[in-house]
Amino acid sequence: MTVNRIRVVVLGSPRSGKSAVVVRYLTKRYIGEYSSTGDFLYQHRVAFDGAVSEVEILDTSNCAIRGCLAEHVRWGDAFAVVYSVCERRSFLAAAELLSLLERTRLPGCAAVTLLGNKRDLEHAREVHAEEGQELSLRFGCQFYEVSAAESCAGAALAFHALLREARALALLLPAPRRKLAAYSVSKVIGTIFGKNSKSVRKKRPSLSI
Ligand SMILES: Nc1nc2c(ncn2[C@@H]2O[C@H](COP(=O)(O)OP(=O)(O)OP(=O)(O)O)[C@@H](O)[C@H]2O)c(=O)[nH]1
Repeated sequence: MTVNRIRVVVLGSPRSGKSAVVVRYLTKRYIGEYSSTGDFLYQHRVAFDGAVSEVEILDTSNCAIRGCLAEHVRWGDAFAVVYSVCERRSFLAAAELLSLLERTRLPGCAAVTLLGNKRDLEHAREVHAEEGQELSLRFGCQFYEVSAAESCAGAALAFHALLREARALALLLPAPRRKLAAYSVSKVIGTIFGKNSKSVRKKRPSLSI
């Protein structure tokens, strides 16, 4: 069975729910508060369409401020750009990120999804679903509204679709990946769940779509 590797970078404004969405997808759990101290790299193995992919998901934190955005963009094969439907500023930031991806990656060479998170907070909504849809059409990317707090279905659907597109692109465009000379991210999934969560830290999540 073929095994390939897909690198996913999760970008978005602080507090938009990047970690919550990623953790929901990987563990089906929602724990409410997540560490914001740095980037987290998760690894898991996923089987779909008769092949297995080694997926690395980089949950970024404050990368615009830390100046590592360009590195992240070079590193990834696929991108999830997250905003909060309750915060227009995060939507505008998502539009900027999509524009950056378009400028720095060859069009059509990376799988991209736009995620409007916190859809459970309808009373506080500042961004309509139609606006997310329009933005995604403008940049030719996928779009989902999700709620990491409410269910795992949206996050799972969105990530599965992103991985499918990334795998399809890898088959179509087997261009050599540009490696980063000195790229370091910490594999610290354990710190999110605390010292007793060895099952998450030691066992790499694996699922079949
Ligand atoms: N109501 C609601 N709250 C959410 C949802 N997703 C995340 N949150 C909350 O929003 C806050 C920020 O979530 P994080 O996942 O830490 O956001 P982040 O984008 O990773 O934040 P940084 O690491 O600071 O960039 C936390 O208090 C979460 O509990 C959601 O879908 N609904």
